[in-house]
Amino acid sequence: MAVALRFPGLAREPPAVLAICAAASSKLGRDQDFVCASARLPAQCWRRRGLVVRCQTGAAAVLRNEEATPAAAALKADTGFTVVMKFGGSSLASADRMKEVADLILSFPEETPVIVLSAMGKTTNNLLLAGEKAVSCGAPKASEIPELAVIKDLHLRTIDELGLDRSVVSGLLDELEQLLKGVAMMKELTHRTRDYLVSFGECMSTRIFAAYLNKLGKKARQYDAFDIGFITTDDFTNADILEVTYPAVAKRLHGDWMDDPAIPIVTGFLGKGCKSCAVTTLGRGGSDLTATTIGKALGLREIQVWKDVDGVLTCDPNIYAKAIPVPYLTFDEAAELAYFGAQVLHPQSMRPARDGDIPVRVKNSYNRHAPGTVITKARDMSKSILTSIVLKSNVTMLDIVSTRMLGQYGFLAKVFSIFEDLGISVDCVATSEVSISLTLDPSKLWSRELIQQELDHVVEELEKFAVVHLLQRRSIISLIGNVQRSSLILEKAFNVLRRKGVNVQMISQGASKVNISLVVNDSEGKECVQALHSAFFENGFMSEVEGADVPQNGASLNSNGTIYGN
Ligand SMILES: Nc1ncnc2c1ncn2[C@@H]1O[C@H](COP(=O)(O)OP(=O)(O)O)[C@@H](O)[C@H]1O
Ligand SMILES: N[C@@H](CC(=O)OP(=O)(O)O)C(=O)O
Repeated sequence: MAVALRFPGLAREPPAVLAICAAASSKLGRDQDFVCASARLPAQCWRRRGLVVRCQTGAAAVLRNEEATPAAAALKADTGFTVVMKFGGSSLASADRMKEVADLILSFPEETPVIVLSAMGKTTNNLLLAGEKAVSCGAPKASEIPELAVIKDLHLRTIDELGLDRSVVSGLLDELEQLLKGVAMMKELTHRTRDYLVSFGECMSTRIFAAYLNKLGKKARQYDAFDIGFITTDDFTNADILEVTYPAVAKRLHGDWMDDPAIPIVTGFLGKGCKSCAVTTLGRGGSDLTATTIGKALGLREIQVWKDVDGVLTCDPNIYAKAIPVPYLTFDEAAELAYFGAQVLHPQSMRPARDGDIPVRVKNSYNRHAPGTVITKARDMSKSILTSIVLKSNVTMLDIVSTRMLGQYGFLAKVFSIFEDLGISVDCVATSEVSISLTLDPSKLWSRELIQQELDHVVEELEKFAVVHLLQRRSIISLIGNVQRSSLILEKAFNVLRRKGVNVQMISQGASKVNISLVVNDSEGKECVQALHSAFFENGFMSEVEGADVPQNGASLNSNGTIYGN
């Protein structure tokens, strides 16, 4: 028999229906058929998401099943996660910070949140360093690696200061030490082992935090993402989340909530390889992606990422302290900004939020009342000129000139097929018929340094039909803004750069509509960003230009209490 679930209003958004069906499926039995009153998705869509759903868009047959309505109402009341709140390492650096974050979460009693946490402070870096040292230190010395001591000390001190039992992490700390001994014995650290190694950071922070919330009387349940359906590719250190993750995570979180409500505390950054079944990681900063994935899976109202800055800023505050918060961004702008090097967001994290059309709010856990940045699908761009300036350093650039005559077809195709064969991605491109300049992604999104050997191989292949100049230590300055006003942006930018005597070596304005990229020497990058920031954001330029939107200019505090803005 099919049970009809009727969710007036709620079922309008497919993710919400998906989440509720997942919940219903775990409550009423996995083989149950469901008929969704107002679902818009065709039946095969539902099946692809792993649910047994018989979908009817005509409501009549469905709504007549009175039996189901009370069950549906109960489910609706029961499955009300509203937001996902992600806290990064900088928000969780100590016991005091954990207390502050718990207080912050409890200050929103109207919300039923899912919490995503990164590792405490610099734990991921320390785990990586410990792993590298283990490779060469010899098994007997593995227990004495200084970074292991730092990790042990931080976590045990935090446990003590929060008044918790050391058993919450002592097993994991022992396991970690054994793992390092294993690495020392094997004298090698594969990408797979590296991922397993760094997973200890998130596994420990979430256990500590869940235990602390429970101690405060707020029922919480810890989850390892790799155990609740975060299924990824097997690209260790930089894995991609697969579609099956969404229904699996929704089903598990909703199912548990209905059996025994408790705030989920989920490890960020981690997943499970689809073939290997081993722990994978989503690339540095990957907890942002965990948060947006959960937001989409559960069809939540909002995704919040809590950092140590007042939102996305007009440039990296480490490059220029006068950076100011950007109040609104589109998913496209945020994705471009992250991809071109702004560390504040993981490059892939906007994808699930954009697919699910769920707003992302970037907030400061050290300054919780600051409005932060709201990222949505669209915003009024009519008054927008420049939003943010991003610097990506240590970029490799290639100038490739065909040795054949003008009119030779297939030149570009040949060039790009070489990059495809070698698995190297290209960032920016500028072309003419017989020449092409391009920049190479130095790290294939964080993980793999493009090593000299690979570069030599690229050049060797290209030299079969072109003259190639390899130009290293370049920087890409990305001007994120309204490309509809590109002439204005470029006029101003080139004015600034000309006055500084900087020669732009390449310019690329793609179809993205939000980004103009300029390539300069690494040695000039920082100064250029500072000068551009002054010109665009500090001298009244935006308000001078008719109708331009002026970003928030109030002074704000970052985590160290430093004032940026004026
Ligand atoms: N455009 C930018 N806006 C805000 N922060 C930026 C920007 N570019 C770089 N950052 C850096 O990103 C940091 C926050 O990102 P991250 O360290 O990943 O936070 P978390 O660990 O809390 O997730 C900030 O402290 C800042 O130094
Ligand atoms: N701990 C991981 C994942 C992460 O997202 O961290 P953070 O949120 O602190 O950037 C890292 O350092 O990469």
